[in-house]
Amino acid sequence: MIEIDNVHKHFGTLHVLKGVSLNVKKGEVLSMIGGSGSGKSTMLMCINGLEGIQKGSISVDGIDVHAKATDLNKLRRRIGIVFQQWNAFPHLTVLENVMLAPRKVLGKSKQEAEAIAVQQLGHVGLGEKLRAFPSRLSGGQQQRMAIARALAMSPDYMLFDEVTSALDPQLVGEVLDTLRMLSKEGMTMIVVTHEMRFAREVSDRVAFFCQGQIHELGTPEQIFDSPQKPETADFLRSVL
Ligand SMILES: Nc1ncnc2c1ncn2[C@@H]1O[C@H](COP(=O)(O)OP(=O)(O)OP(=O)(O)O)[C@@H](O)[C@H]1O
Repeated sequence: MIEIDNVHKHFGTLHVLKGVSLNVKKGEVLSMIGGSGSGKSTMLMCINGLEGIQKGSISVDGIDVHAKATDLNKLRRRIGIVFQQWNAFPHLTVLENVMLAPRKVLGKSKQEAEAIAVQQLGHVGLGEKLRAFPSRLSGGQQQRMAIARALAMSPDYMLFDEVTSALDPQLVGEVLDTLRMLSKEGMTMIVVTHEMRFAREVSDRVAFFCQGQIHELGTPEQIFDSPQKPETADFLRSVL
């Protein structure tokens, strides 16, 4: 379980997260939606300790992410993160790129790392592209490679930060289908997204961020069909 309790985050004088509290249970898919600059991506960075916080706490399965004693590298192995874009190593094949993390971070043998990478690339539908170089992949395939790379660490949690935002519209579907598949398999996921249809169809709960706070949190039906706050309704009117 991910437990976020009254988190405040500042960038210098900019108060970006203003008391965010949220629990995400094992197997749950939570989408974070909201306007640009509302703090969604920053929240994700704080969850896996890429960013520090100034107040409050975040724990993952009881481990305090920001405690001095916490081994962040160890914790991060359990929390996969996929960004809008991932710059793969251009001189390595798709297979070699995905093998890197299990080989270097988990210390697997070459054979083991290759077996993991082959399995995860097959999982995301890239079984035919093992020997290709990243530059020969479409944007959607590159994102699926990034997902395979994260999955190769056998994470317990996956965080997705606008993974379809840089894609041409015709490539968005294949990446969202991969996320759908993971959710059906029971992966615990937090998904920052501008894809409202995805948020509605796949999420167990949706958190609407507004000015650094969770303004409204509920099931997709509650958020999309009967938002309780005018800010939520205004935002949804502007994007739907
Ligand atoms: N490393 C940083 N240093 C300074 N300010 C930052 C940094 N990262 C984010 N910010 C600021 O924090 C605020 C929240 O940004 P964040 O990226 O979390 O918003 P967001 O809700 O994810 O927006 P978007 O949907 O546009 O990605 C913005 O004002 C942004 O400029």
